[in-house]
Amino acid sequence: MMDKKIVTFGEILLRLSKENNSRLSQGRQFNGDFGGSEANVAVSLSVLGDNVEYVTRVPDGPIGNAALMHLREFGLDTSHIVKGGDRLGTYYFESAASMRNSVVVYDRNNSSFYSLKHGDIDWAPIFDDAKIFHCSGITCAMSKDALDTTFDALELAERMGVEITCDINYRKNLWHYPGANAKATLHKLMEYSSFIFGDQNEWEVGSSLKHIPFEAIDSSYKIDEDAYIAYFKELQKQFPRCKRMLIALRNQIASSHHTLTGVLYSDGKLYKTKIYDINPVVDPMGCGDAFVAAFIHARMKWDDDQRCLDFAIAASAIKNTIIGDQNLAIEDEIIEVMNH
Ligand SMILES: O=C(O)C(=O)C[C@H](O)[C@H](O)CO
Repeated sequence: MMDKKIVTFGEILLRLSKENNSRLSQGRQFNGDFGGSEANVAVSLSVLGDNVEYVTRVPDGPIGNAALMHLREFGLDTSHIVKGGDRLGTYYFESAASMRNSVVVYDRNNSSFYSLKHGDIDWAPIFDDAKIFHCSGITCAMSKDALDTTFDALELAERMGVEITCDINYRKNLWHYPGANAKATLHKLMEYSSFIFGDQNEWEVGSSLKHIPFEAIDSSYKIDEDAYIAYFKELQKQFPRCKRMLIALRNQIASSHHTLTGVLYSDGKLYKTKIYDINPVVDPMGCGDAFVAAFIHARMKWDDDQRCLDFAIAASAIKNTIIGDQNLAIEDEIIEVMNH
């Protein structure tokens, strides 16, 4: 029998980028990859061997079918994906080089997901055999209907005993619909969740507590454990139902030289792991999603928070070496890096 499934919900995006650090204005050919945070988490979980269903809305036509074929290639259950609307959400990505930062240009107005209507998705059959529902702040930022659809799902998941995990995933360039309130919404999303993931800045947006700087220039850096314990104790007051709070810590020393680690707070205990010194970073897009997926996967396998954090950060570190938004690292490969 299949293991109980993990469900993720969000907008799958077509990512268009140029090759070899070329600017968006250079060359004639675009590379097309698929991204979208929740799709990235779903693909990564499936690569790790989990039973995953991905829910979204795509156009009814060749481009929507291409997205579905991509998801199915990775073994995802796509049976409740809704078809309709005009176009697939897209983003343009220019990678960072030397002193030049990366560029993300969203082109997702009037996408099929953008025009999803509250009520389009019937969550009850989706959650029937589900164990975990994973969602993210990006979905709540898209439209009022996407927000309402997410909160319908959260309420039902809670009633049906499906565990909720979330990635705060604050994207300042979204949140355009009338009445959009990122801070209040993200806080509410976090209140539902038993695992909360985010980077330092996202935790600050969701909690209004100033983040602790992470300034590692190599692996020898020591994080201030007392400061994190005090920080997490304050967070726990705001999110009393949360069982595991995770902060991904990244310092960009140069565009292709990053240090990366993460901290976890669970049952009043702080866990830390090694600091990866990644040079060169090939493609950092989606390394947060790799972290989320690997931690969820690990928690279902091992009742050992330290091992789960070690595994999740190793997975996220490997993602930095893989082109595209999705982590294609398998479990054995991650374990090898984590034990190195
Ligand atoms: O930024 C977004 O909305 C995306 O979902 C695109 C990327 O895949 C995502 O940011 C990676 O985490």
